[in-house]
Amino acid sequence: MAPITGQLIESPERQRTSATDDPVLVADNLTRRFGDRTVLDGIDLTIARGEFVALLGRSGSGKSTLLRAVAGLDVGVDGTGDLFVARNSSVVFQDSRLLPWSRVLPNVTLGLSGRDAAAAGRTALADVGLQGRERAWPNELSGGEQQRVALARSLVRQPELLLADEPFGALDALTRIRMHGLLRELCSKYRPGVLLVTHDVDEAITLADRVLVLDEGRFVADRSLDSLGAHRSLRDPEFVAHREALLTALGVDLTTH
Ligand SMILES: Nc1ncnc2c1ncn2[C@@H]1O[C@H](COP(=O)(O)OP(=O)(O)OP(=O)(O)O)[C@@H](O)[C@H]1O
Repeated sequence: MAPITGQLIESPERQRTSATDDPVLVADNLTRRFGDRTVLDGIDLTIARGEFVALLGRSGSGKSTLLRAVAGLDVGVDGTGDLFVARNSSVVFQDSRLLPWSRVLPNVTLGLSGRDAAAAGRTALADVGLQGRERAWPNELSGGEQQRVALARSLVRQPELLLADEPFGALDALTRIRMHGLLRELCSKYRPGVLLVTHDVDEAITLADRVLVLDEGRFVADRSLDSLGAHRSLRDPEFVAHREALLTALGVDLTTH
């Protein structure tokens, strides 16, 4: 198979034969190598519209490599495999990556054209609780507020697929909990498929429909969380059971914790 390096390949045929009715991401036998190190070793992954998938893995296990491949951001990286990625996809990173010389609203509507862009931007800012901050400069906002602007910037495009690489990793615990609630609300409103890379097992179980664990270039766990329902409690015995299973898949020795 010819190497592909971050291309977004649209394949109607794959869409018809996929396991889900409305896939927004299909990776088939995806490999990525850095030198002689194989970081992704034949990854198969399908995410449907509206499905929230969290990706866990030890540091260096290849989570960001997978997300960057899906986002088409790994140009020049050696690898093979097929990727179908919905045309309308957005990426959110750990840092907000706002343009410092641009006010909040133009940051959100960056790249959008048409008369409705500003109105859509205002709606997205209201969605993330930043109504009235349209004319603020990024450096006038807290870290959590900047991440909310980044979320608004992603969602204003109504993406079919949202790719998020530790979007809450740099936030304090309280802000992170608030952001979890916000992201759940936004996902039920906009219904993108989501691939969330995180280190935080509880964050994964709180937010996702399905949690994957990546190790040595392959998925070593793929857990559906459907049985937990919409309102999740860290103390629910079923939540605790998922946490233990995922920590075990991550190689954590639970007898010492
Ligand atoms: N551009 C690159 N050149 C060489 N090696 C790379 C490059 N990018 C990533 N790697 C290596 O690939 C492996 C996987 O990196 P990746 O960033 O995907 O891991 P990760 O699971 O996201 O880690 P973390 O949780 O620490 O962010 C690491 O060993 C890393 O050093």
